[in-house]
Amino acid sequence: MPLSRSNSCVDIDFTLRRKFKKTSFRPFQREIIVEALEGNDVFVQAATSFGKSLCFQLPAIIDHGITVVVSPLLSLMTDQVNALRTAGIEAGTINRNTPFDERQRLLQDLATGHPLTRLLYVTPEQCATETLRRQLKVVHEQRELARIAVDEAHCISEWGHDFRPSFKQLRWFRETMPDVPIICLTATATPQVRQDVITILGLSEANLKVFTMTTSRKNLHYEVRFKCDEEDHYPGFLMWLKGVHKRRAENAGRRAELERNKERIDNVSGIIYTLFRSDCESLAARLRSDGIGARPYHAGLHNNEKNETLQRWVSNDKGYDVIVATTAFGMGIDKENVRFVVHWQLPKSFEGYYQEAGRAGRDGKASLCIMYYSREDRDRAYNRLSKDRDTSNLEARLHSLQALIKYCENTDICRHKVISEYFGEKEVPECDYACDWHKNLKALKRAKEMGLQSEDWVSTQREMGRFDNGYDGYD
Ligand SMILES: Nc1ncnc2c1ncn2[C@@H]1O[C@H](COP(=O)(O)OP(=O)(O)OP(=O)(O)O)[C@@H](O)[C@H]1O
Repeated sequence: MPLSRSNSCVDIDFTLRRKFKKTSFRPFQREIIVEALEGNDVFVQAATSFGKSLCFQLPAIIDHGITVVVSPLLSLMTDQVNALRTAGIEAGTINRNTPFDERQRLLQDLATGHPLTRLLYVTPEQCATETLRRQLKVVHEQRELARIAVDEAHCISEWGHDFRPSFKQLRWFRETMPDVPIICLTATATPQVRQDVITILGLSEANLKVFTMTTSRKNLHYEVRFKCDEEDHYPGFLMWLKGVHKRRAENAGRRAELERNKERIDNVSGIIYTLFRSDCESLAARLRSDGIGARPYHAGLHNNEKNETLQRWVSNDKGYDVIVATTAFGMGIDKENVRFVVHWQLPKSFEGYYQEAGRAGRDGKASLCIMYYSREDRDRAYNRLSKDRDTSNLEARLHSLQALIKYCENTDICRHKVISEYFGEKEVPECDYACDWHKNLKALKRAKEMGLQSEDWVSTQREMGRFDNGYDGYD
């Protein structure tokens, strides 16, 4: 017998204001929440920073029972659980870092069959354990399992980036408890990935509501800057950043506004992504020696140092304006005033690029996404892929990398259009001079011609085996 949804008529606007302290819904949030409360399966694809979390958190508060949220991101789980608890909502997480006592407390809560916890965040790996499954069955038998929310749902598909085999086992929910509705959410799904997610999770065609919104982020200004191994692109970047500081200082109105808000002129918050830990350290040190408050962040640092860096960056502390990070940083980070995201080298995938660039401008204000691209980096990326011992979904990863390279080499269409086309959108997104193609096509073509090594030069270097050296420490 399906779970009773008698609470669904509760005023969702009231819950939004009372529990989440938000004044209104963003476009489509209400529609998604209503469909979830109706007991339908829901697939949500929406841009980075759209506000996807609210789409499962709010129904979890209104509905009777517990919502299990499956997420691959440990830091995001912790952040969301803390935020929910601060708002007075019973939430918890079971993952490999959960202290023993807390894990026992949560498992015992489940074992009652009538848990007090409203949102339980778990990793897909935990979901596959017998211990958790047994307790979830108990809850289900008591008709207290309200919903399963699968965040970052693209990880289910071998065609998605960040594919995680344990995500596939989430099918267990539909097979074991077919009456429990599932909502899955992602910012990055191509049509193929979307279909995979629906099939693998066993979402029911009849009750499935699909929301695919544009991936477009109008306030993000995309730009590719060309470089080659022969030249150091650091001075150009530093000049740009100092220029931003200078413009803020020289604009009397802006300066007064900053002073009024007790903000620093040089607090231009940003993230620079590098592929290697060693680059993280050296680039942050170089920036510091040039007066920029930059800090490294990568998986090799002590947890205490990472936590302090993150916390001081989020608080806009002096000396913590720019984070130089490997991809270990950023997913799920919700700092609103990130004014720029830079990719120091070509990232591994198109989706990864979009997600990382999406950390910028979450307050809706104009922000810059710079990608530094060289043909040497391109060849190194291919090289790494061909040597990767993990051969799972290789074809998909190659396809994604190729698309990213095409994006970088492209001087023919708007960057926003390239992104939306990649994700299978038909509509052309609005771009109000928010990419280098729209801003100055001639300059873009010239920069590419001047900035990149010719194909001939690169192929000679490749034959000499130059691209294989010195790239250990990949994070
Ligand atoms: N209706 C709303 N009104 C105001 N703020 C909102 C609303 N909905 C969500 N937000 C805020 O928007 C921010 C982004 O939300 P969230 O982290 O859920 O984004 P997301 O869609 O998961 O993005 P990403 O995929 O980039 O992680 C959060 O700070 C959240 O509090």
